[in-house]
Amino acid sequence: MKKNAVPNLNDFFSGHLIVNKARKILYCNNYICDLSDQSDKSLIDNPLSKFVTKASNIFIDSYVYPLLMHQSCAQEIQITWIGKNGETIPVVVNIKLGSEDISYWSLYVCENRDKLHSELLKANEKLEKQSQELFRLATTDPLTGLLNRRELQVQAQKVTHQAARNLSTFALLFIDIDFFKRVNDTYGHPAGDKVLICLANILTQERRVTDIVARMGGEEFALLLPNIDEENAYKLAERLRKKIEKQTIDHIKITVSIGLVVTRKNTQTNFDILLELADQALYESKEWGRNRTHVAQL
Ligand SMILES: Nc1nc2c(ncn2[C@@H]2O[C@H](COP(=O)(O)OP(=O)(O)OP(=O)(O)O)[C@@H](O)[C@H]2O)c(=O)[nH]1
Repeated sequence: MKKNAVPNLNDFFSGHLIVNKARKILYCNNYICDLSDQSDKSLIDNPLSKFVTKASNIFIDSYVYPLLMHQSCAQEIQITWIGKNGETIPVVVNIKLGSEDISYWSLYVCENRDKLHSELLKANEKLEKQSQELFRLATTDPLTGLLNRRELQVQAQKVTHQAARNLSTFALLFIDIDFFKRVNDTYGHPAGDKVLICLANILTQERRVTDIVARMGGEEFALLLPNIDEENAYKLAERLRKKIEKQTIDHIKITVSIGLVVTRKNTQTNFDILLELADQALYESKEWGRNRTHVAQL
């Protein structure tokens, strides 16, 4: 460009506007004319409000102008321009306030940026859903929807730390259906599955919100009960056992054997040891005739 040559704003690949104090357009370049599909004569002397949407006008009144008055400029503001046949076009504007409240606007269409933005948001939502689904698959049992053995161990770490902090005790119950093989053999595997699902529902309904229910595998379930002593844990185990005994699931009656272990105050016990003790107590219940609760001694 020659020295002292005056740049032509029509050569710019962005829109330029000059707006007066009354918010009328004093000048606009070709980019703005093309965007509005109007000649500069139809734009000049007209209020800016005619060329942006109602929502953008509210935004300009309530946010953009107060900002301009406060700091003499407004940057990277998105508003919606009204284009050909009333189509709405998202644009980003940068505005500078000059003397006598004349403002200088430069703007560009950000449709592609908007599209990219919404595509990124969609991709992000999809990834979040996928990761939630992966987490669900990794932590729950597909048949009953209960937590699986691995997740019970993760939750047990939290319960153990809480108990140590609050100087409280917690209980672990192992619940195993008696002679479940017979159920499968007599009524078929799908009926057996239904029994497992119903038992999972009973355990979920009966628990307190802080209690954790898990399926350990096969016909074995576990309940982790924070903040409970041996007497109350035993009462709860027996209440559950009797409730299950009374239920009929599609003409099928079942009983369960329960192994119970309760931690001691001020003594932190490794969760693997509790699992072993609950398992041994369950074995004792089976040995002593099933349909009973046996408490392990820690
Ligand atoms: N329907 C169904 N059956 C299962 C599932 N997982 C394990 N089983 C069955 O559970 C039964 C467990 O049998 P056993 O370990 O012999 O125990 P039991 O018959 O309950 O006898 P005790 O526990 O000694 O009272 C087997 O027949 C397994 O096939 C499952 O997801 N669905």
